[in-house]
Amino acid sequence: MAVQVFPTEEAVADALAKYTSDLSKKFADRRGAFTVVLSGGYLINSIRKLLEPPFVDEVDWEKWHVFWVDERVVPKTHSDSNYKLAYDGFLSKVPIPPNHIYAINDSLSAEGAADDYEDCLKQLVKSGVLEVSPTTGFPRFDLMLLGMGPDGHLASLFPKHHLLSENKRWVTFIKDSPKPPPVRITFTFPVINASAYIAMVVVGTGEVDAVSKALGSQDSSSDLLPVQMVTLEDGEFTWFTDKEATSKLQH
Ligand SMILES: O=C1O[C@H](COP(=O)(O)O)[C@@H](O)[C@H](O)[C@H]1O
Repeated sequence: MAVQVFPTEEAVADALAKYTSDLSKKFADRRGAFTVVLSGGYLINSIRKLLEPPFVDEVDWEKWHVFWVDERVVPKTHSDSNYKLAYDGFLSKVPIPPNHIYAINDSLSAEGAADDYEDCLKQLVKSGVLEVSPTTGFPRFDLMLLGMGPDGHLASLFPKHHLLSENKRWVTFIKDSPKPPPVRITFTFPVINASAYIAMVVVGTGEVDAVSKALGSQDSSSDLLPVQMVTLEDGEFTWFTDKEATSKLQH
């Protein structure tokens, strides 16, 4: 695990744009596709520099395939929708082919939407867009761009929730999310852990306690925050943080 601490949020956004652009080139050159997973929340603001030169002109947007690590089971037009957040703030401003943007089917129940999203991933494995982990058989995304909540949750995997131990499904659902809205679908840990690269982006003062616990303490396994339960099989996990977010850490 690597931890990068930048002086400001602006510097985090600059570094994240370069990191994402470099990985986009690497995967587009290597296999003609770049599979990118987004979260909701502040993350979408953190990737804003990709919309500016030089990145907006250098990135081969046609090669991007975009997914969500979690989604709220609401219409795509709803203000709680992670798709809407990403579309309004980012996706509508870059030429990613619309059929490479894999949004939840918002006409289904939570159970149906999770099944449907998992089926969609399985089709993409068959067609070669999505790779799979040779050791576990779970889908292996090229890059996950993730945020963390103040309670240490990532995706819709919340502290002490039974979904933390889901180890068969690729995509599952939750109906009692402690953070509203309660009904969501989410990738499971085996999918997150199969990733090639994860950028965990945490800036500002909202998550200082969780950052301090995640990066500064040596908890027993029963006390781990969800973010501490990420154990990549064969990948790189990098924290992109600023001074504010790490202000409670002893250096
Ligand atoms: O509910 C969610 O929260 C997390 C963290 O969001 P933030 O607002 O604290 O940045 C987000 O990563 C997840 O996708 C979202 O559904």
